[in-house]
Amino acid sequence: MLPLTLDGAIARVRGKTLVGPVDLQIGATGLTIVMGPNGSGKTTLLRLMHGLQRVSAGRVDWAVPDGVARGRQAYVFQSPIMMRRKVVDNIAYPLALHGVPRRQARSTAAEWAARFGLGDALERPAPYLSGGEKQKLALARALIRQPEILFLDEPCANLDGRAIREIETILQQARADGTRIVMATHDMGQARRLATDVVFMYGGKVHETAPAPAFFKQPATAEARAFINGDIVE
Ligand SMILES: Nc1ncnc2c1ncn2[C@@H]1O[C@H](COP(=O)(O)OP(=O)(O)OP(=O)(O)O)[C@@H](O)[C@H]1O
Repeated sequence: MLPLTLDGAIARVRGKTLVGPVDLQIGATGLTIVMGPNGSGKTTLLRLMHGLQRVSAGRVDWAVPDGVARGRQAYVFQSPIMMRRKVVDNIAYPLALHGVPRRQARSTAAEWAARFGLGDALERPAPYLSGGEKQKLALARALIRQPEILFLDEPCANLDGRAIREIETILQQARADGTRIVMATHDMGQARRLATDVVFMYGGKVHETAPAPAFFKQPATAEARAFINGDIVE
């Protein structure tokens, strides 16, 4: 289904342009980190790519028909949405939705939970999990159908170091298993650890794109340089 191609893509809400026009291609492999100051449009860009935000002008095209692409991608929100049910049922939900019989869905969900360190929490009500556990649940639920591409919006915001490390390990493993990852993060250290390439957003536009080593070593724009240095970028 890749590359994903954005061609003059604009997201407008009530006449106000939030993002765009954006020309961008997400190639078949790698882990793309979307960075940029608050309000620069990272979330809106991810939502545009995943189809949660309507394209007001221009195009967002997969290499396969939209209907096919829709079933092969997943999205993890900053604050994951939990159903008021057991952990195992939350993780099994995408399988149940696609017609997998309940017993089989629950047994596959239990395997994924164990892999993500939630093996002891299967029968607990999901809303009572810690922040890190909730995010791992969200990742298991997103990955259980082995999507070709996974979008994540600040999945480690407000988590402690241990949870961040666990989640980064899960993401590296997903990538090794063939899932393309596109993720927004504020965490510069995390971006350096994970990114193969960077999309730097500024003022609702893609201001700079580069392979990660080049971006961190020698950003092309003053805004990206300031951002990397930890200066305030307005
Ligand atoms: N539904 C909406 N209606 C109006 N304005 C919106 C809407 N969603 C986002 N915005 C505005 O669009 C701009 C881009 O927001 P977006 O959330 O995409 O940025 P961001 O880079 O993800 O920010 P943050 O890092 O703070 O999450 C912001 O100015 C925001 O206030």
